[in-house]
Amino acid sequence: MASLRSTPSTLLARSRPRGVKAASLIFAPCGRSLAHVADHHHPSTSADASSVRVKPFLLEDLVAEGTSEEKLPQFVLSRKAGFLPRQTPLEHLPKQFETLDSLLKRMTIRQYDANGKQSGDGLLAKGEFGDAVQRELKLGGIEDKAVNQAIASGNQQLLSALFRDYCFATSAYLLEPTDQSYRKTGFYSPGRDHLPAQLAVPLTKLADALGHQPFMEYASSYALVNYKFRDPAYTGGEAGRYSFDNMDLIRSFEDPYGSERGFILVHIVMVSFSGQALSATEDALVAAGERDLVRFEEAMSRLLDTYRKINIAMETMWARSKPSDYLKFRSFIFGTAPKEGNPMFPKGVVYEGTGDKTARYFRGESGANDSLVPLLDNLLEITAALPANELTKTLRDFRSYRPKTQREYLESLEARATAAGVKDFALGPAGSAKAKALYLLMVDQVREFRNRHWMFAREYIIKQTTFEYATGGSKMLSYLPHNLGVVLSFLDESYAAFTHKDDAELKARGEHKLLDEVHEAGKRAGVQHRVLLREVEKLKQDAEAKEKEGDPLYKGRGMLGEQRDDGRGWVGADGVG
Ligand code: HEM
Repeated sequence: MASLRSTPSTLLARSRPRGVKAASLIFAPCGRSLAHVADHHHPSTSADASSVRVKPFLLEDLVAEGTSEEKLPQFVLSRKAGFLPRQTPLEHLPKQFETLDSLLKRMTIRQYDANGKQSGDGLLAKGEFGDAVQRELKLGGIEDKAVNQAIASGNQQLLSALFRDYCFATSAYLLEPTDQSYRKTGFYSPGRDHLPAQLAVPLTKLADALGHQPFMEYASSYALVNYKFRDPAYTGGEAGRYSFDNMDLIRSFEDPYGSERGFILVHIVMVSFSGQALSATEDALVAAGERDLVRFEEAMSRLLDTYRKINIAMETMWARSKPSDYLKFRSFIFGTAPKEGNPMFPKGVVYEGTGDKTARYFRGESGANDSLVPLLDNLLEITAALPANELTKTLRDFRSYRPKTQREYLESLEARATAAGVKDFALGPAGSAKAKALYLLMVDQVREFRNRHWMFAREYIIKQTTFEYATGGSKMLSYLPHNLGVVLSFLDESYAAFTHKDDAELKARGEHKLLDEVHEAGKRAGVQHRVLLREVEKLKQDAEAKEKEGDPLYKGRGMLGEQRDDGRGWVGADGVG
């Protein structure tokens, strides 16, 4: 059916005129959605003047329009692969890159032999990676020509693999001293503030070719292009070939078979459901725009099933990646931002050989650059409820550290959900009790995600370190509970729209389970919000008390450049030294 097709081809480009209902803007005067109009190649002038036709987002639509898949970026969105790359990440680089490949293999702290037995210490364990890069990689070497050739060829799979690998080498190079001092003393020291040309030049070229920042990112380097399948044809389990036990890492800093593997691969398992999530999102959006309750309910049910699988996969993190191991690989995923106040890179980093002599600052790798939660924030119009403050500015800034395709999609989704009035449709008089229930349960999925995530932050980070910046550069003690708090209030308010009449309607439709779930979710929101506020207040009081007592561990970045009483000049404090 045409109206159920994904419909990213229309997007509000200008702000809504005063007094015009949002929903009317995605409808053509004839009452059909603009997407529908676009499907039939009506000239866009027949549509509402406030709307414009923009390029489609999903691979399936692009191919249907005649675009060659080969030239599309790896991160083109699709109903099949969602936010994962369209091709399996390339494991083996061409022969010209054998020096780079060898360095990356030898750098990993725990080395394994061909039989999977631990075989010794890697370059990063001994603090020898930086020297090895200087010795073995040269600007003007065989790799440079090969990078230029790869860019000229436009081979997206190869370019993505090269970008991943130069990012790994860059972060290992810059953060090796930080990690070394952490291992020896429990305190971080500043990283290297110059990136040598043999890394800086190819990395910058590749970043420009792919539209990325020239620094390690969540999607384009550390996580979403860093897996390989044991059996590419495996179909078992909910996640098929993306099942945890069917995957391995391509690159790692610390341990390819330990907690680092668990940390990365749990993200992949979760994101492997994003094709289903995108598909249901697009369908729900069209249905809301067309005020089609039956289709809206159907799409929202699918979305709910999908996010339940995602949250179940997230829960496996505890067993797959131990909280006590997290800091063993975390040093390498920090960023060089923020410009003011990051004690690891007080002077930023100069990328030698690129012609730019100014210091550069980039956020580090963080799940905050994942798109699963922003997808729901935008579809459910939670984003519109975020207060305008520094923390939400951070949240928006995180969105710029993802592939361009995901950035553009999320922006368009936010605009289209507002235009379609998804929240009003689900909760207002035009909706049904079931639509309301499903909408509430979707908000509850966002709550579940952010609540579990807050528990991760407590156990993997707050209990292990006092260093105040997270890898993405946010001050997580404020940032994470703030966002969870917004969702809890949002859920609380949405629950207030659920009336006795809705109870009766759901009962009449035989939806007893759904009804129970709605009430559980609604009641839990209020309780959890009160608990969170108390908990955050206590954490802040503890931190303030420690600062007053002059506990050096709580000073964190305040120790920058200072010599400690024991003669150590370290900048961070991770409680093990
Ligand atoms: C051990 C597990 C994890 C830890 C310790 C952790 C830690 C963090 C931290 C500290 C932040 C704050 C932002 C920053 O980096 O500056 C963050 C943000 C975020 N992380 Fe994670 N993370 C974990 C797992 C995950 C997983 C599995 C996902 C799923 C894809 C994820 C998605 C996110 C998102 C979406 C945000 C932004 C938060 C928001 O919008 O409220 N994280 N994470």
